[in-house]
Amino acid sequence: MLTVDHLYKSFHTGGVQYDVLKDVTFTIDESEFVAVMGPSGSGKTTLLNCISCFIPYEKGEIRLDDTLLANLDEEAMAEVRNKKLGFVFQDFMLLDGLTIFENVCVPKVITQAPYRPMEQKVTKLLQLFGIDSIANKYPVEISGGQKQRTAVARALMNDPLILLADEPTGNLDSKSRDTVIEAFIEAKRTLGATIFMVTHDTFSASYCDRVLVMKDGTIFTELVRKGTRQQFFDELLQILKELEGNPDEAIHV
Ligand SMILES: Nc1ncnc2c1ncn2[C@@H]1O[C@H](COP(=O)(O)OP(=O)(O)OP(=O)(O)O)[C@@H](O)[C@H]1O
Repeated sequence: MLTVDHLYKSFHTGGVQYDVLKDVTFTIDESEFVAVMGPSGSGKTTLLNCISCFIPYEKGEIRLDDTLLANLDEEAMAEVRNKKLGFVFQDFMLLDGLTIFENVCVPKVITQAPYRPMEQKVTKLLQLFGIDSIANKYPVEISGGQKQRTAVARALMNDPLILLADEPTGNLDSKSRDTVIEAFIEAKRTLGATIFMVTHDTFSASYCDRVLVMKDGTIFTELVRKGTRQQFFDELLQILKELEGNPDEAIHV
């Protein structure tokens, strides 16, 4: 599904080169829910931005099914972003002037899809995530958790190959966070969605199938969930504690 192979990325600031991703290699299978964790500055967002085609990289390959995500012209890149990738951001990125229903329609409207199937699809997604009752409300009238579930529904409108989420629970209280994680789990279970999530939140990550832990631009280790969620949570806490030295910075329960 997603293959990242020997990826290198550096930034140049004031004539100095900073190597931010150093030989990052991993794969994600279809219908896997995978998180990336690690200390601040370890390269998580840079990695996500490379996969999202938002920034170029020097060396390595990123492949989504059969598509090599490099050297794409603008049109091909827009096509990949709109049809093969779904995005969920920390700050929701909903359009304030549109209703919840209309916001979820946006990716399909861009492709000039016919109205009737689009309406059916939005209705199905809103029901799946328990937000059908707020379909006619505007973003300003709903909670953070409802906003983020709207964003998840919007990201799934074009049946993307993978859903990329950057700190999706970062701006939410614990109750709202739980509803968003439930939405991801429901998307995986019901729609077979593949989800790749950058997070600082150990609790959210403990619901994943697998967690990649980054350190200094490399994949430091990879943890697979084998036992209960609580056991996985404890395991993640332990590794982050070892990695960061200060667990309080890494843990947001
Ligand atoms: N556009 C840029 N120009 C220069 N340096 C950058 C740029 N973007 C990121 N960096 C640097 O790359 C490193 C990795 O940043 P990145 O945002 O990927 O880390 P992160 O693990 O996501 O951190 P956080 O958890 O704080 O969001 C940091 O040292 C950062 O300062």
